[in-house]
Amino acid sequence: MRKINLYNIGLSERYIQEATMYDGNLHLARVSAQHKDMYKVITENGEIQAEVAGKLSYLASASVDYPAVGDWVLVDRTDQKSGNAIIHHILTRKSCFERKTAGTGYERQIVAANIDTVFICMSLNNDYNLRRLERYLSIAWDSMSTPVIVLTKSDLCNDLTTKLMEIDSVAVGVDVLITSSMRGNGYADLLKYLNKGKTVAFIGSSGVGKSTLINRLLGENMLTTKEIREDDDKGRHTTTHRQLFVLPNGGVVIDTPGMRELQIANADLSKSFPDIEELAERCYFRDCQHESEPKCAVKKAIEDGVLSAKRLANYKKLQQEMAFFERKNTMTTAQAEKQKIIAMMGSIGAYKQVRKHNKKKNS
Ligand SMILES: Nc1nc2c(ncn2[C@@H]2O[C@H](COP(=O)(O)OP(=O)(O)OP(=O)(O)O)[C@@H](O)[C@H]2O)c(=O)[nH]1
Ligand SMILES: [Zn+2]
Repeated sequence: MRKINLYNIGLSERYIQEATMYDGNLHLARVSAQHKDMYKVITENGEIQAEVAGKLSYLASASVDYPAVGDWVLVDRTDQKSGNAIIHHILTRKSCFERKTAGTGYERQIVAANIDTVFICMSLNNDYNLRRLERYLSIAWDSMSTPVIVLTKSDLCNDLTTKLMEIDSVAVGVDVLITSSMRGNGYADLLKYLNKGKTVAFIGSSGVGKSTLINRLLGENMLTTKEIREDDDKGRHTTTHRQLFVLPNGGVVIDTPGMRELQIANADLSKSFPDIEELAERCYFRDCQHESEPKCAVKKAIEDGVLSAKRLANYKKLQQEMAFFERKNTMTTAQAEKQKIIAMMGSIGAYKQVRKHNKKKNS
C-alpha cells in the first residue's frame, strides 16, 4: 500500500516538535471527518476510524475542545486491524474558525482547524448580503487564517459591477473571486490558493454552491481521496462523511456544513472594520459611542456620505454579540469547573463536600 505523505496534507515541523513532548508510541494523524463521537483521521497508512480517549473526552467536557475537522492529533495506531484508533492528544491549532453553537447555548463550536485560507462563499443572487459578509469576515480575521471572498452563481447576477463596488467598500484588502459553476468560471483563481500542504476551508450559507464548487475542483482524478475510499469499501462500517479532501497536487480542502446563522463567539472587528476604528480615534470623546455625542467623527462620516449607517449599526451589533457571549461564557466556565470536580470525585455529594471545604478555607 502506498504511504501518504503527511507533509502534502499540511504537516509541518511545529506539529512534529509538539508531538515529541508526549510519551508513548503515538502517531500523527489529521482529522478528516467528525460525526458525533466518531472521527475519521488520515494517517500515513490511509484513512481510518477513530474515537477520543476517555481522558480526552473528560477534559473536553471541562471546556478544553474536542477534536475538529482539520486538527492534527496523536493516535495509537495507523490501521484498524484491532478496532478504532484512539485519539490521545490534539496538537495546538495554528488557526481555527469558530462560532457560537446554534440555538440558545453559549459554547464555542470549531468549524475547521489549521486552515491557511478561509473561502467565504456568498452567492450573487439570494444569499447576497453585505451585513452577513461583514459578520463572516469578522470571524475569519479572528481565526488566524486569511479570508478570501468567493462569490458564486455569477450567471444569476446582472448587476455585478455595482455589487463588486459594494463588496469592496466592506472588505478592504481582501481578495474577491468571482465564480460560476454553471459556466465553469473562476476555478483557476481558486486553484491558486490550493498548493501542496496548504489547507483551504469553504464556509458560507446553505445552498450558495460550496459543494458544487468543491466537486468541480476535485474533478474526476482525486487520487489520494480515491485511495482512501478503497479502504472504506473493505466492508468497514462508516457513519461519517468525509469533510476534508486531498487534491491530487496535495492541497487540502475542507467542506463545512452550510450554516443558517453564524453567531459570534469571537471576532476581530479591528480588521473587518478598520475604517470605523480609525474614524473613532478622531472623535472628541475617547469613549464615544457614536450616538449623540458632539464632535463625533464617525457620525460626521455618515453625514458626509463616506460611511454607511447600516455598516455602523452592524459594527455595534457585532460588538454587542461579542460582549454578550463573553459574559455568558464566564458563567459556563464556572459550570465547567463544577463538572470537572464531579467527574474527578465521582459524585455530586463529593462535589458538595469540596465546596464546603473550600468555603471554610476561604472564610
Ligand atoms: N445557476 C447556478 N446554480 C448553481 C451554481 N452553483 C451551484 N448551483 C446550484 O445551487 C444549488 C445549491 O448548491 P450546493 O453546491 O448544494 O450548495 P452548498 O453551498 O453546498 O449547500 P449546503 O450543502 O447546504 O451547504 C444546487 O441546486 C446547485 O446546482 C452556479 O454557479 N450557478
Ligand atoms: Zn464618535
